[in-house]
Amino acid sequence: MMRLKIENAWLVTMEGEDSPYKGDLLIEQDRIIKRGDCSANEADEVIDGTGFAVLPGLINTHQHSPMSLLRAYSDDLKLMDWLDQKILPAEANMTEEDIRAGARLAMAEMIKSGTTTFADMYIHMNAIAETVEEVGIRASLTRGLVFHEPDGGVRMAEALDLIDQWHGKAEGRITTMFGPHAPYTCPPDALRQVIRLAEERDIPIHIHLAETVEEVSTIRQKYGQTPTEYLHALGLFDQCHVLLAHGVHLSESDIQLLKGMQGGVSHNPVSNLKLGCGIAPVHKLQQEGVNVGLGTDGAGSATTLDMFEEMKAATWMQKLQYGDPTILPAKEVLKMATIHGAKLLRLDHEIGTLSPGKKADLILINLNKPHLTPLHQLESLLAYGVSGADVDTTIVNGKILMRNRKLLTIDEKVLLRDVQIRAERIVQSV
Ligand SMILES: N[C@@H](CCSC[C@H]1O[C@@H](n2cnc3c(=O)[nH]cnc32)[C@H](O)[C@@H]1O)C(=O)O
Ligand SMILES: [Zn+2]
Repeated sequence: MMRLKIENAWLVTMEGEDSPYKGDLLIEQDRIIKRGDCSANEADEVIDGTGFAVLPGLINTHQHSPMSLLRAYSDDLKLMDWLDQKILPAEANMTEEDIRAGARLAMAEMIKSGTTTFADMYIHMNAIAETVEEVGIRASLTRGLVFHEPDGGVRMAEALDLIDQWHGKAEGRITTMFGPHAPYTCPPDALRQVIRLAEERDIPIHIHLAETVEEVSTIRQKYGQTPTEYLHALGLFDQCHVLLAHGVHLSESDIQLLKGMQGGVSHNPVSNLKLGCGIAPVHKLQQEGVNVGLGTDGAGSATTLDMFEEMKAATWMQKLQYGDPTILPAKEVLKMATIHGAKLLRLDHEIGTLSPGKKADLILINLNKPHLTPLHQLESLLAYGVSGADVDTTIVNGKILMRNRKLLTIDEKVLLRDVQIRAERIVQSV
C-alpha cells in the first residue's frame, strides 16, 4: 500500500480548538493515518513541508462549474437582467462538450487555488461527473430543476439518473443532491414532489434562497410569504438535509425557522457583493446555531473561484455590517471554508479536518514569500494574507493533483486553447 509522508509542516488541523503546530502527516492510499511525528521509513514518498502550511482542502459549497465559460462575459448588470438577457441565452448555446470543457476549466482553477471539493448545480451532469472522475477532484453534484415550462419530466428523469448512476461513485469522490433551483422557479407541487423523493432516498437538497430583494417581493406577491416561509411551509426543513445557497435576505423570524435545520447556508459573499444583492446575516445565523459554509457561485458572476477571496470578503462584510472587528475571526472563517462546508455537504465524517481516519484531501501553502512573512499568527495569515496562487500542492483522496503549481491530471495548455474557441462560439449569436 502506497504511503506518502508530508514532513515538518505547519499543520492547521481545523479540529476543535487546536492551534497550528509543526509536525508530519502520514497518508496511506486515500486516507490520513497518522499525525505528529512519523519516522521516514514509514513512507514510500516524502514531501518536505518545511516552510509550508498544510490545511484541509477548501470546500466550495455552491457553484455552477461550466459557467466558467462565461467568466467576465457579462458584468455590472442586475441579477435578473444578467440571467435573462445574457446568461440564459448563452447557456442555450452550450453543447454537452462545451459543458465538459467548462467544468474542466473550473476544476483546473479550483485545484490551483486550493479547493478539493465543490457542490455543483447545472445541466448535462453526466458529463460533469465523468470529468470529476477523470480529474480526481471531489464533488457533490446536482441537476438543477426549473419548472417554468412543461418538459415531459425530462429534467426530473435526468436528476434521478444522476443520483442512480453517480451517488458514491469515482472511489466515493462523487455524491449527489436534488437541485430544485429556487423558490421563484419551483411551484409548490414540484417542490413537494422533490422533498418526498429526497426523503425517500435520503438524498440532500441544494436550492438557491433569498438572493435578492426582488425574489422576496416576487414570492410575497405569489404566496404571501417570505421565500424561507414558503420553503418551510412545504416541509423542506422537516427531514431533509438542505443546502441553501445565498440566504442574503432573511428576516429575524426566517432565521428562527432555520434554527435546528440539517445542512445550512452557503454564503457566497463575492457574488453577493458584485451583484449588489446585500450582506447575508452570517453572524446571526451562526449565533442561532445554523451552520454556514462558503461558496463562490458560478464564475459567470464571481469571476474567479478563489475561496481565499471568499474568506476575506466574508469576514470583512460581517465586521463592517455589525461594526465589530471581533466578529468572524480568522479561525472561524477558515472553518467555514473547510469543516463547516463539509457539514453542509453532509461529508464531515470524511473531510474538512486533518484528522487521522479521514480522507486525505489537503493543500500545501508556500509561506516563503514577502507577503506571507514574518510568521506570527498563522491562521490570520491564511485568512487575510494568502490567495489561491499561494497554493503549491493539492491532494485529493490521497492522490496528488497539483505539485509545485503544476496540474498533474489536466493538460492546462490544451484546455485553455479549447475553452477560448468554445467560449467565442457560445456568445457569438447572443
Ligand atoms: N436552466 C437549466 C437549469 C439549470 S440550474 C442552474 C442554473 O442556475 C443559474 N444561476 C447561476 N447563477 C445564479 C444565481 O446567482 N442565481 C440564480 N440562478 C443562477 C444558471 O443560469 C443555471 O442555468 C434548465 O433549464 O434545465
Ligand atoms: Zn447559484
